[in-house]
Amino acid sequence: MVATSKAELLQADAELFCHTFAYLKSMALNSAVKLGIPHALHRCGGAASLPELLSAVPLHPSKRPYLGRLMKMLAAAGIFTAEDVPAGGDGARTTVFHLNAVSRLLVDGSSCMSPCVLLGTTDLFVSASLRLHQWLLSEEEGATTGSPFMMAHGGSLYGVGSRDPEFNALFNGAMGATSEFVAALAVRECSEVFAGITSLVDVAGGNGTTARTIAEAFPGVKCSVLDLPHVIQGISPDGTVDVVSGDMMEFVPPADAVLLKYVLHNWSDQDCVKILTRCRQAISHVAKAGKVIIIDTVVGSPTPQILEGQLTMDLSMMMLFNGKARDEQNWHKMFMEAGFSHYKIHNVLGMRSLIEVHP
Ligand SMILES: C[S@@+](CC[C@H](N)C(=O)[O-])C[C@H]1O[C@@H](n2cnc3c(N)ncnc32)[C@H](O)[C@@H]1O
Ligand SMILES: COc1cc(-c2oc3cc(O)cc(O)c3c(=O)c2O)cc(OC)c1OC
Repeated sequence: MVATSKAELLQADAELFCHTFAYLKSMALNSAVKLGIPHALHRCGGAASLPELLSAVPLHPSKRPYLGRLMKMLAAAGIFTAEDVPAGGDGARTTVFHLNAVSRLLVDGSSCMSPCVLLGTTDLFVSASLRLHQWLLSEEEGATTGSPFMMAHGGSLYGVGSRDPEFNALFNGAMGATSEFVAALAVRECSEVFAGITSLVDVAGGNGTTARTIAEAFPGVKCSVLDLPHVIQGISPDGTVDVVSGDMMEFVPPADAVLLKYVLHNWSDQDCVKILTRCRQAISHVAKAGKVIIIDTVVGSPTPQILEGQLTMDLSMMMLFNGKARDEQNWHKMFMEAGFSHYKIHNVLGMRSLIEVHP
């Protein structure tokens, strides 16, 4: 047995304490977004002392003494940056809180990820995560026990979305927010992937944000979105993209290219092969010139932070859908089973990758 020094033991104790209460970090972030703290800092020019911040966020007067503690914890977690500065000439000091690279993502700009934070920390997801052990102990897999989410809520996430307009809006808004961020990156970093395409269908394309970004970046590409009726109903037509209401398991409209962004990680390997086969049929009229474009996780990135992000995505897919984030070997096997001949992975989107798949 390896001996643990006193210093290591105390370090481990502090680490375990932080892991145990890590959900408080998520909930403090949730509160900061709901209170509008990132936007308040932005309005103050990107940084504010506590008194300045207190005059910019709507706390109950009796709760003003608590804000500093929330901000210090979020700064320790790396979500804001705390700077200790002199306050007057008497040696007194005060803390100034700054937006940093992480919290700038929560402020409106070209994209704002605050809706993702609110979705990820919603009570429907948190209560589902508390069922993880129960799901792992259970043998049965059916309509109500297929994932921890199903166990907690008696139906699939998309079933709940079709019955609960508030959750539907939260989910589609958050997916739209990641789309603004990811689609803008994809068209910038992988523009060659879209060259020569005249039509593209975004399968399970949510509220159409990605398709609109592609249509605006490549006006020669006629873009359409396929999704379930309750999602398509929420799209206001603006003439940029066509919308199609339907079930991708049954039919995918023909196009030169089919996009599957953050779709396959919701599904089992068997369902993915079925979806990919439908997509291959949809591009078959252009023979070898057609392609399927996938934006999804390819687990196995070089940095520890990105790998942790990918593995967190994997666990969240297990919790929500009994889905998974796949490594290259998993992807390769599914592509071959769905009748494709080759593929190319572009690792230029951080936690995600863009994969071109060819018949
Ligand atoms: C994780 S979201 C991704 C949405 C979008 N591609 C994006 O990246 O923002 C998965 C989408 O699959 C859609 N979906 C689920 N089952 C579907 C089906 N059978 N046919 C079509 N769309 C489906 C959902 O409504 C949802 O919009
Ligand atoms: C919460 O459920 C999902 C979240 C995401 C998702 O969430 C993010 C949250 C962030 O704070 C920053 C991010 O960059 C992201 C994402 O990139 C991101 O994708 C995605 C999901 O499925 C695609 C979620 O599950 C439904």
